[in-house]
Amino acid sequence: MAATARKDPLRALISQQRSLVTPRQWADEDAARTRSTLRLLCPEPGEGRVVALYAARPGEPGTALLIERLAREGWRILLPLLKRAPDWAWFRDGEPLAPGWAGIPQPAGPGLGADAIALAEIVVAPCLAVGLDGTRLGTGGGWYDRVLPHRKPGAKVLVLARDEEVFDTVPSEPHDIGVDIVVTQTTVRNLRGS
Ligand SMILES: Nc1nc2c(c(=O)[nH]1)N(C=O)[C@@H](CNc1ccc(C(=O)N[C@@H](CCC(=O)O)C(=O)O)cc1)CN2
Ligand SMILES: Nc1ncnc2c1ncn2[C@@H]1O[C@H](COP(=O)(O)OP(=O)(O)OP(=O)(O)O)[C@@H](O)[C@H]1O
Repeated sequence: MAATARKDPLRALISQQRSLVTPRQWADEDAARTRSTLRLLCPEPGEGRVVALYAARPGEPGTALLIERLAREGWRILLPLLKRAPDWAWFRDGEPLAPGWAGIPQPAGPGLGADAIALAEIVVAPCLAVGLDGTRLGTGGGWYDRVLPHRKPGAKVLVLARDEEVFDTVPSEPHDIGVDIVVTQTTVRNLRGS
């Protein structure tokens, strides 16, 4: 079966698994992933450094705590702005994110353009599943496939996932962009020799 046809059943399986995770379990796992990600990103002060994150909605590996802690460490945080074309806006501390399209929390803007991702030294992307060979299965809009080519040369792509969502490989197509680091609730893995 073609990779594109194999993606949807895996998306459905992971969504089903995620729907069974209790709020308590999400909170524990999110705290663990946040700790590991902060350890990776914050050996030095973050002042002025830029990270592109996603604003998680309920039922995805959470980022609220990570956003709060990185902002406190002085990082500047880019978040997706969901408009007709992919866009980014700065997270502004103290300014609440408002649920937008598909319930995804969004910053108020202004939009900085799709290529603002080039300001980031690391991109934390959402995924439904990830392969240890660097393959990534997203929600299916192709949003990150469109923006990741604009990232700074050498900028790492990190995904937050649940242990159950890590496989040897996941179905991928030529446009899919590889992952460098996988953070789950129990492990941090550097892939692709990075
Ligand atoms: N929190 C978060 N932000 C993100 C993503 C994401 O997966 N999660 N994206 C990752 O690329 C981009 C947005 N792409 C998305 C693509 C599809 C759906 C989605 O849930 N689609 C539903 C239909 C929703 C509706 O029409 O209201 C679906 O396919 O069932 C969500 C986000 C950028 N920001
Ligand atoms: N660079 C691109 N430009 C235009 N369309 C693209 C690009 N990359 C992917 N697409 C299209 O987007 C659709 C979804 O792709 P795919 O299934 O790989 O999404 P995904 O990686 O799971 O989602 P996301 O990147 O949003 O997390 C496909 O129809 C694909 O052809």
